[in-house]
Amino acid sequence: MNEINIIVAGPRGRMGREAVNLVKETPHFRLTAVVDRINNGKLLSDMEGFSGLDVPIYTDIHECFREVEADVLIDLTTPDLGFLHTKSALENGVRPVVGTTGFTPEQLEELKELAERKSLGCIIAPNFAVGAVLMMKFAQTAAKYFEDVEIIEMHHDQKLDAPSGTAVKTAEMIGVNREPKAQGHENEKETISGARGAEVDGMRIHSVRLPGLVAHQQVIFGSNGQTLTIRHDSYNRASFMSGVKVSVETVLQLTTLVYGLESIID
Ligand SMILES: NC(=O)C1=CN([C@@H]2O[C@H](COP(=O)(O)OP(=O)(O)OC[C@H]3O[C@@H](n4cnc5c(N)ncnc54)[C@H](O)[C@@H]3O)[C@@H](O)[C@H]2O)C=CC1
Ligand SMILES: O=C(O)C1=N[C@H](C(=O)O)C[C@H](O)C1
Repeated sequence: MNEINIIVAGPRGRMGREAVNLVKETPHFRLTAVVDRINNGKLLSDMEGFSGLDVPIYTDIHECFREVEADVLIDLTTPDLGFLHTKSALENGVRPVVGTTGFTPEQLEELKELAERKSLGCIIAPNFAVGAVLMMKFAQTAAKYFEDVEIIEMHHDQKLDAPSGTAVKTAEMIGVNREPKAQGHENEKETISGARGAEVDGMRIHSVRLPGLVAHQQVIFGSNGQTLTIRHDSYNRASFMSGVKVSVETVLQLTTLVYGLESIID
């Protein structure tokens, strides 16, 4: 297999550290640089926990793309930055694999248009864990049989976006097989604002944030006399890495933007 040159943005984050490790441990992956918010001009190996990784750190992604050869950018940063990084990668002929969540539909559309204009692959995956992708697919199928559904996503308390990217994507996939429907009692009233969660086409999304959690979601369907619960748990960030690896390998074959891994792991 040909060597794939990779830049990782957000290398010191919870996911970024795992991604750097994945690149290091994969024989045909080569880390060529990292993009961080501090330590411009230093080497990654100068940072604690990255010994042997003598690649440059850039705080300016444009400069990084000008100076460093790369096939793929892996972005695991924050919603605002992730969008700018993805755009910049496409403009510089580098294929993005993006795990960062919290993009708006308009941002996704803009990136899709840009990827198509440049004929470049781009993968934006709200969740790289294979079990989570299956949970979303199963929920989409279940929605053919149940019209009432609520999503409860549970994450660590350092998460910036709510609802999670996975919950938003799950609602979107359920929406393929479910007509919009107001759920609950027609006279329902919240006595404390937010009690019924966020609303997408009448279905509800509840976001739990607690220390101790990693990434968890249950999708609960209900109908007369029965419920169906589909649940996925990530207990560590390594659970996402096989999806990152497949995405890096696949994005090189694509000429458009793919949002979600469900079509890739089919
Ligand atoms: N798609 C998936 O399977 C998963 C996606 N995520 C998403 O990945 C993103 C990162 O999550 P975590 O690693 O938990 O967050 P984190 O807060 O641990 O890491 C974010 C990193 O971004 C870095 N950053 C901030 N400003 C920067 C800048 N100017 N340039 C470069 N880097 C900068 C921070 O220094 C930090 O290292 C989030 O959007 C999260 O929702 C998280 C887990 C799985
Ligand atoms: O921030 C996280 O941790 C996670 N973010 C992604 C999301 O928003 O769905 C994926 C996973 O749930 C972990």
